[in-house]
Amino acid sequence: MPKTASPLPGTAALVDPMASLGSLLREWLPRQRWFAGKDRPVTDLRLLSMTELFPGCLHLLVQAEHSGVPGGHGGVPAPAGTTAAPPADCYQLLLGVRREPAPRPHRALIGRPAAGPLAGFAVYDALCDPRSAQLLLERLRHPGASGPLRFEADPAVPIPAGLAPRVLDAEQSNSSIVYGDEFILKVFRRIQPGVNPDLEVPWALARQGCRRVPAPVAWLRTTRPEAATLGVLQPFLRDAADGWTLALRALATGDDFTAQAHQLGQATAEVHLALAEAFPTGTHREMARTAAAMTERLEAAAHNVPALRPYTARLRTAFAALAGCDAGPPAQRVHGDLHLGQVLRAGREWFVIDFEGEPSRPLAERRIPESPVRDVAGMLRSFDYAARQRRPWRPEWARRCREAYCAGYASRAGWDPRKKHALLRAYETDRAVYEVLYEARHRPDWLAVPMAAIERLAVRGG
Ligand SMILES: Nc1ncnc2c1ncn2[C@@H]1O[C@H](COP(=O)(O)OP(=O)(O)O)[C@@H](O)[C@H]1O
Ligand SMILES: O=P(O)(O)O[C@H]1O[C@H](CO)[C@@H](O[C@H]2O[C@H](CO)[C@@H](O)[C@H](O)[C@H]2O)[C@H](O)[C@H]1O
Repeated sequence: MPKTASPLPGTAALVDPMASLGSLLREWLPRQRWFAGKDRPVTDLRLLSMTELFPGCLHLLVQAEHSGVPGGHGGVPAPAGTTAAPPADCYQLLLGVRREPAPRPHRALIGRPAAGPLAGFAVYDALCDPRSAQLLLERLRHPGASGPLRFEADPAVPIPAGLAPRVLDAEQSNSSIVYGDEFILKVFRRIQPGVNPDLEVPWALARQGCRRVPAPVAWLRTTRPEAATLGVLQPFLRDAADGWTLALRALATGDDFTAQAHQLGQATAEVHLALAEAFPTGTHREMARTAAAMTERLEAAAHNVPALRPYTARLRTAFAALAGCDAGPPAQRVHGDLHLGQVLRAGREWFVIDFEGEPSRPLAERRIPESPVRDVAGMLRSFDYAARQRRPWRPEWARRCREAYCAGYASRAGWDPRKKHALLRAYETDRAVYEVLYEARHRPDWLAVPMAAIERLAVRGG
């Protein structure tokens, strides 16, 4: 193992690292995009586990506690029939610790503790540091254990040594590092117990022969304090552009996007067919439970975002209609957070990534079979989002893309989402409610985008 530039206190000396790091991290964590508890001050950070990954790099799982408010779900109560919320949110941190020089890029610096065993050291986000990122890949190339951490890999896929790392600086729910344009490592930030769907689903789909989803190549997990997935390495799709970028480009140039939208509908249906093969499908009983969960989500969101309140009574009717309507295709495993940013176009093909589902939902809930209409609705909402990025907004552009997407979907799935009006309305409403909460919490400047949909869905019903 390479040596660091300056001597560090070994982990044995870090009997109470939070004495050094507690106040720094309490300031730094809420500023990170992936931090889920932005609307609730962090009152305490509890160390759940600490492992020295290599000299100068500490792996931490910390629990963020918020005064008086139960944690988990980003403040949204768990819907009926799902696993109860964990007591607080757990985050994964990889911290670099060195005396001098300060790390580059400078934005990686978290601070210099004033007291405790790390007083005077520079503490930084190790994922932004190329050297630490390289060492992390080395650990994945050589499966094994470090304390409670397990590094595992698909033996069939060789990972070359020495791939140069580059951190993605996209606004993300997690943190990703690209290695030599060959692989991409997603390091989950908010950790929930169990196998992360972003490992579970692509792995199962790869076994199914589905080529629309990059297959996991290596992964990192922990065994303590509870078993959980911490990161996944997968092939990097070179020269790929995400659907959001492509849609905005088409809107700016006035190019037609319906052919791409049609193919995207086909790709979505292909992934759904593979998911229905790879995972158990459900009965319509789950649909009734879904309707109840949607109503609860609406109420929780309205509690948090006052702008929703004038619409709640009318929005509820969309969910009530779901319970009695034609349930449509069987409930099945779905993507759960499908939007234009989750699809990549490489060559002339669409690929689907990020099967984590909506980050604020508990993992157990994200695994429950649901109508595939959930994903269709997510993508339809995304065309609306894109069309609203320009002024004057382009409802006709969104309408044509939505039509083309549904037609493409129908051509592969064998059923047409446009003919499931009540289902589509309920799922679009649920998605817009989620987006209102998401934007209020993460990007208040964007709140008007889903609020416009809320108004449309409440007043015109679709
Ligand atoms: N296999 C891949 N090939 C190329 N780029 C990828 C790949 N997976 C992810 N990306 C890029 O990384 C970004 C973030 O990935 P994503 O899985 O959506 O992370 P998050 O959950 O943090 O939002 C994507 O928008 C995409 O630009
Ligand atoms: O970070 P994730 O990609 O897992 O998803 C979260 O962030 C998305 C924004 O980056 C958010 O998507 C919303 O904004 C998109 C435009 O930026 C738009 O295309 C989507 O339709 C809209 O839902 C997503 O909801 C959230 O889970």
